[in-house]
Amino acid sequence: MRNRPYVVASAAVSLDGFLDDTSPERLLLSSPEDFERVDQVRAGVDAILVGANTIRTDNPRLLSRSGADPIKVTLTTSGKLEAGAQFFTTGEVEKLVYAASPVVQTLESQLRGLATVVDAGNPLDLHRVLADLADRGVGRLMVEGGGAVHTLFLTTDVVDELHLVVAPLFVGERDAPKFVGTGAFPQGRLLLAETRQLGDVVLLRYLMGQTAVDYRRLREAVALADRCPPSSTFRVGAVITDSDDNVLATGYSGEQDPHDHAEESALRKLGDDPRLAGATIYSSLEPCSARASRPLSCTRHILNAAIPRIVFAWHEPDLFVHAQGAEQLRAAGREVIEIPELAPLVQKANHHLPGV
Ligand SMILES: NC(=O)C1=CN([C@@H]2O[C@H](COP(=O)(O)OP(=O)(O)OC[C@H]3O[C@@H](n4cnc5c(N)ncnc54)[C@H](OP(=O)(O)O)[C@@H]3O)[C@@H](O)[C@H]2O)C=CC1
Ligand SMILES: Nc1c(N[C@@H]2O[C@H](COP(=O)(O)O)[C@@H](O)[C@H]2O)[nH]c(=O)[nH]c1=O
Repeated sequence: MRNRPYVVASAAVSLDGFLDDTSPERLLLSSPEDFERVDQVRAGVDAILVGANTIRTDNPRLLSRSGADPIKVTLTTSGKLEAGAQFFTTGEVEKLVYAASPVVQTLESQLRGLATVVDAGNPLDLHRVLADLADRGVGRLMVEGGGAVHTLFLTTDVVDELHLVVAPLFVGERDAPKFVGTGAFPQGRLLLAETRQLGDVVLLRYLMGQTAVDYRRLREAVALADRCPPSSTFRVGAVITDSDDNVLATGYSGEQDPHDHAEESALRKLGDDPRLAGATIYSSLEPCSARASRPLSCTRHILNAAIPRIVFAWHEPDLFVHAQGAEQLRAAGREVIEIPELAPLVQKANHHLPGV
């Protein structure tokens, strides 16, 4: 199980790929509608991170009007941070400064009462920073830049979602900060999950790494539910993959018998295959935790099969029983990932159920 937050990297860029111009004022690339969206994303995360240079150049507040303010986080190697910066002086939230070891002591005395300074190693180790944030309870982290920090996160391959907003203007200055510099970025094409026009800018929302793999496979599981024979219960699809994302088995509700659940059907095809020890099961619906027609729930089947990862889209609503599948799997130490943005598709496949 990974010991880091879910990372959303967010940036607004000009048509020629710049984050700002060289003038002292911050360049507003987002439209008012997009600033509103950014504010909502901020409200939905536990912490927001910018590089120390963004604090020095923009003096941002990093608060949210839409909800609770996230914890503020920054990274510094030089230790050049002013105690008077709005990063420290605004908002009642915790402020965390991850600093390279040599500057920790000095920063601690400069920022006493304003921020917690954390030793991030020498050189600063991003994995250490992310593990520490996870230990502090940060489940979702928004990274708002600037370019050096985006380059660091992307080349360390720790970004789950990239929100890139393209503004309809050119900057054209050689010394202006670019979205990213050079480096060993993750290879291959990202998964384009959404495009949205917001006033005169366009949001491109990409998924990356394991998050993209999970989204793709879960979409396949959701589509498998179309094969279910007509029924008065849930129509569900499931896909099981090995640790290299090869499909081991698929299943859907009612596949061989009207009482078959999707996960049960897929698992039956594998017996006690040793590859299950590194497998992921994708199910359009949360695995069931209680059954009337069979002795074992799908949660129990998954626990018995020792599958370590479970990814699903829609929490089972309390139509038939009080569902506790995700809870039980987590309590047993399994990694359970929910991708609720695919839930509407699952609900559509289950319109025949009362109240759905
Ligand atoms: N359009 C947009 O969406 C946004 C635009 N911006 C713009 O970006 C510009 C700032 O970007 P940029 O100059 O790239 O700076 P960053 O904000 O990315 O900060 C970089 C700083 O982070 C610290 N750091 C510590 N460790 C590392 C590491 N391993 N790799 C990289 N950085 C590390 C260093 O601080 P130190 O120097 O203290 O050691 C470094 O100078 C500003 O002009 C701002 O307006 C910023 C955010 C969003
Ligand atoms: N210019 C720019 C962004 N800049 C980001 O917003 C920060 C300012 O935050 P605050 O002071 O809280 O409003 C700034 O430091 C930088 O991280 N963001 C965007 O989505 N679009 C934009 O066009």
